[in-house]
Amino acid sequence: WWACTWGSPCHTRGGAVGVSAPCIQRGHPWRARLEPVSGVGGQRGVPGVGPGRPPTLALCPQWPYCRKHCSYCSFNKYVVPAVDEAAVRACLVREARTLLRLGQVRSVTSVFFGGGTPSLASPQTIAAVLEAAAEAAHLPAGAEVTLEANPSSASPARLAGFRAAGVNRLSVGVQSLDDAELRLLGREHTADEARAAVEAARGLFPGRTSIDLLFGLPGQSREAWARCLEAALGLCDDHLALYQLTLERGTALEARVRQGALPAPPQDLLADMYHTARAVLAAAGFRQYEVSNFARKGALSTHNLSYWRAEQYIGVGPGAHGRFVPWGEGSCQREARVQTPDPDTWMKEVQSHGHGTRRRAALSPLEQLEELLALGLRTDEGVTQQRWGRFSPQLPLRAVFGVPGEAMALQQQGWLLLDGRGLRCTPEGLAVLDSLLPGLLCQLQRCWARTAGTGGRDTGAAGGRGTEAAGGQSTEARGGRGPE
Ligand SMILES: C[S@@+](CC[C@H](N)C(=O)[O-])C[C@H]1O[C@@H](n2cnc3c(N)ncnc32)[C@H](O)[C@@H]1O
Ligand code: SF4
Repeated sequence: WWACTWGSPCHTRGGAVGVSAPCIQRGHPWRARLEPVSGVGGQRGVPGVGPGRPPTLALCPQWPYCRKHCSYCSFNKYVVPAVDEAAVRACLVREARTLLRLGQVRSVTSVFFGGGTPSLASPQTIAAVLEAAAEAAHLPAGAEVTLEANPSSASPARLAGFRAAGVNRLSVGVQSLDDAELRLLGREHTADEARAAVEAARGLFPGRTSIDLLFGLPGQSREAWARCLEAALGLCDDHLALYQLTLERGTALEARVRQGALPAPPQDLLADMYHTARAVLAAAGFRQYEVSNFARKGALSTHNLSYWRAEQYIGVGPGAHGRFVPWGEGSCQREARVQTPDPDTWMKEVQSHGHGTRRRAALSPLEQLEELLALGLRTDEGVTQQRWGRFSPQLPLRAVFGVPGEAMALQQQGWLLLDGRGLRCTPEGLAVLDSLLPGLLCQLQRCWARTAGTGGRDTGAAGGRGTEAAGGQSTEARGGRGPE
């Protein structure tokens, strides 16, 4: 298996709610069992109790609208004739307040406006959400605030408006620098327009402009990808995200490939493209700090790192995903949450209840460790001893992976390292992470079952309470909407 290069957890996609199996191949956030939220106005304002530091977390507001459907995209996005922006803005603000209060959040560490196409929102809307975050919790002056921008809605004037609103980092969806490829992808912009958008972004957000590129397009040759990379290197700032195109069922591009109108990219070519990119970017001074993310001069995205480090985050807006402890309900257990995907329904729910949480599931300690492992191994730092210890104070990393089993075999084969820093992939292992994870997860589950079989005596972790990670035992969702 090839490592899925698409690992941005907050990116929500149509039909993704309630998937029961972990999405290993995509490297998406763990999709735990998500039970529908039943009833309305159930549990009311129980003051926050339980252990733990005052929560700091990341905020992920979603703008679900786009101007056009790209041929490859299965995100949760909507193309509508008109958007009632004032109403959407009011709902984003209200839901952000509700969920920040529910999480008893003291400080927002970073904000990432995703979508859809958030650069279609007005700077006024972006400012309103940031103000709500700053009022409901502290938003430090230096906190990373990123906005995803489509080159079609990234004029210098708009970008300046976003900067004035509080955005300090841009992620520009360039995708390709070849007009024929952009047409194949159904993009609205040309390569020249993408270049102009990146140049404008770099002028306004120097050192803090990232670009997204896709590779593995049907019919794309190794040489065409190498040309694209070279052009991108001449254009980019200090951060790039390279995503291998996933042919998503239900998209126009996937249909054309399935029907034989376009060729499916061969696996060995995809592998070759990925290795080429890694080598080219390394030579240009970029550090591959995650399967698909590259930075130089320390320009790593702290927001994205917070997903891969399994920190808490709140998703706001249609289809947004979150992982946080609803301390405000008296809980001390981390939950996976998904907001209602359809914007109109979501707005009605927010207007009636203060938030549009569609599904929620308490994550068991084992599920949290699985998530920590699958996400942490995507980064070059891996799962550190310290972080593992926070989630699993009584069952050390070495007790799980330092004993004969899959992890040891993978170390001997040169894919994995376990040392005083923690567990991480070698550069070779990072490229094939998806093939390593199933064995590692099995080893974790076996170890967990064994130690749980002792009644938690050896580990304490199976039944342990007291941290957000090891705070509960049930995977059942509780009914009832949280307090507004
Ligand atoms: C929400 S989109 C970006 C923002 C904006 N809507 C745009 O398209 O410019 C986030 C990123 O996901 C990536 N993406 C979307 N669909 C993908 C797919 N099927 N396979 C791989 N990457 C994908 C694209 O690179 C895109 O820039
Ligand atoms: S603009 Fe972005 S979110 Fe919208 S359809 Fe295209 S890739 Fe998807």
